[in-house]
Amino acid sequence: MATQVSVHSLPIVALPDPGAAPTDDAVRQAAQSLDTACSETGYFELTNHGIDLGLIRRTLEETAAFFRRPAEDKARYTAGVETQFLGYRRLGAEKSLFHGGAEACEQYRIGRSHDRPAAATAIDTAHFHAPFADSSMLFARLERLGDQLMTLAAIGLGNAEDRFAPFFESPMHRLGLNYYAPGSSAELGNSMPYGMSPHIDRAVFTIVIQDEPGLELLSPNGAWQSVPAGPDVLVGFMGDYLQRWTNGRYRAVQHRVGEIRRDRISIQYKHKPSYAVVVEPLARFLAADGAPRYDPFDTGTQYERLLSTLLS
Ligand SMILES: O=C(O)CCC(=O)C(=O)O
Ligand SMILES: [Fe+2]
Repeated sequence: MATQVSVHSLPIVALPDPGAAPTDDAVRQAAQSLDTACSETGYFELTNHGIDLGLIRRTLEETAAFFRRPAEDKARYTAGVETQFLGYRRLGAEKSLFHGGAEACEQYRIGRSHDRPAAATAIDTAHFHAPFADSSMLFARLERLGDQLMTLAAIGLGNAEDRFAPFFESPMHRLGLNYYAPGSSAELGNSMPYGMSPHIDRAVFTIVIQDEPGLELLSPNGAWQSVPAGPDVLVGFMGDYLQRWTNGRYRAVQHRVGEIRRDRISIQYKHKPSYAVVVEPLARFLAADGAPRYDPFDTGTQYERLLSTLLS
């Protein structure tokens, strides 16, 4: 198993100003650097994103305040299949497929609900978003940034800029807010000290902001790379779905959170298609023999089944 952790600078994707025409140099350069990063490493740092640092700081504070609440209060927001997995996941709620223990953090998810099949119980998203006013504003900004990245990805892949739009008519983007405390892994009796064990996200891509270091990305040469921390650092990496659509041209990035020595909060924005989109290699990325390297994956019931087995 690769254990070495090193800090390098990440490939930079400098975003063009919003409203720039697709023919602008800044757009073509951003599309090009995104394409190179996604095919070579799968990860990058985003600059010139225009997101207010104060909003990120307030989100981190709001998140810390929520996790400081008493357990019985947090339990009012418990996430499960009946909440479409929005809300709170207590310490130990998420199993690890990697070591058989549980992920050593508390988590919260905000996002839209879906109504297919006609939900037996309507989800009160206002209830789940109420403790997270600033986070919800940041979420809206990250959704716009995610859309911008999707457009750049389509251009970088040589497609029309709206190539992916049909998959995002009613997107199920998620904002994840995680809290890690020293000693949680031992408290859970885990056999490995990870804050979160290695995995690939079921998302198109993920953008992470962390107040303390901890996130580690698996580089193509098999070394784990830790990434810079701070409210001003936005790290992006590929998830399963863009790897699947591009039949492996883009590299989904395994990532993990190392052993926690100081309280740590992470914000993860996961860019996701609509409910029940079947993600499968697109015809133009198939090899000459037409063989897909990945099976289709359904972001509806198949994804829900997966989450149900992970959350106890
Ligand atoms: O906390 C982090 O930095 C990463 C968390 C993560 O990988 C996830 O929630 O999928
Ligand atoms: Fe992840």
